[in-house]
This record gives sequence, C-alpha cells and structure tokens, in this order.
Amino acid sequence: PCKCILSGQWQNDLGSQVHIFDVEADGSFSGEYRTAVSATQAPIQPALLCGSQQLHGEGQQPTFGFTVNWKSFSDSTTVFVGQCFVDKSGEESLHTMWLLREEVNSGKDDWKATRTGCNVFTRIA
Ligand SMILES: O=C(CCCC[C@@H]1SC[C@@H]2NC(=O)N[C@@H]21)NCCc1cc([N+](=O)[O-])ccc1O
Repeated sequence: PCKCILSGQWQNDLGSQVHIFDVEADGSFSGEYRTAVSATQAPIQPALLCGSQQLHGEGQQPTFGFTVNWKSFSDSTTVFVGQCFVDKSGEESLHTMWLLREEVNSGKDDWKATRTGCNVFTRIA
C-alpha cells in the first residue's frame, strides 16, 4: 500500500528535480520544482507546485496531476498529468505528459503559446 505515494524526491530525463511534500489523506500535495532546462535565457528559480494523486485505486499504480507556476521574466505555467508505475523489482517511475503555457502579449499569438512534451521521473535515492 505504500507504493507510489508521491512524497519524496524525483528526477526526470531532463535532469530536473522535484520534491513532493507529504501527500494528504485526500491525495492532495504540494512541492517544489527545480527545472534543469527552460525556454528563456532568464534563470528559472525553483517553483512551487501543487496537485493531487488517486489514493483509492486497488492497483497501486495511481494517476495524478500537478501544476507549476514559473517565476521568471515572463509568466508561464506547466501542468503535468501521468501515472506511477511499479516494475517487477519494486522501482517506481512517473510517466507524464505536460503542457507549458507561456504568457503572450496578444490573442494573435495565442496559437503559439502552448508547448507539450513528456517526462519520466524516477526516485532519487
Ligand atoms: O521555460 C519556462 C519555465 C520552465 C519550463 C520547464 C519545462 S516544464 C516541462 C519540461 N520538463 C522539465 O523538467 N522542464 C521543462 N517557461 C517558458 C517561458 C517563456 C519562454 C519564451 N520563449 O521561449 O520565447 C517566452 C516567454 C516565456 O514565458
């Protein structure tokens, strides 16, 4: 039952690091996101995240989502959605897809304001 409770430290394929604090009884959590990459020259400070995971699943491979509001020279937000998988040796991994929305100056630029991708996170020992 203690598999895939998201609290702890995770690293993804880009080298970004995520620290998820305690997961509440309703599945909600908060944390910090230190990205290893960004789409701007400006340095990106560690950002706060909040989200929630399924806790009542029998399968112990719950789905989850979280939101990151980035603090840099211009505003942007990423939402991650994914699932926690446990392999035969008990190793957990988070398979996610994300949408990154940057703040654009005009509705004319709305079409080009959202990037998407995927990341896999594994626990940092
Ligand atoms: O870069 C960021 C914040 C860090 C996002 C890190 C992502 S989150 C998904 C993926 N996974 C992961 O670990 N890191 C990456 N925001 C875009 C800012 C921006 C860019 C432009 N521009 O490029 O012109 C213009 C205006 C803007 O506000």
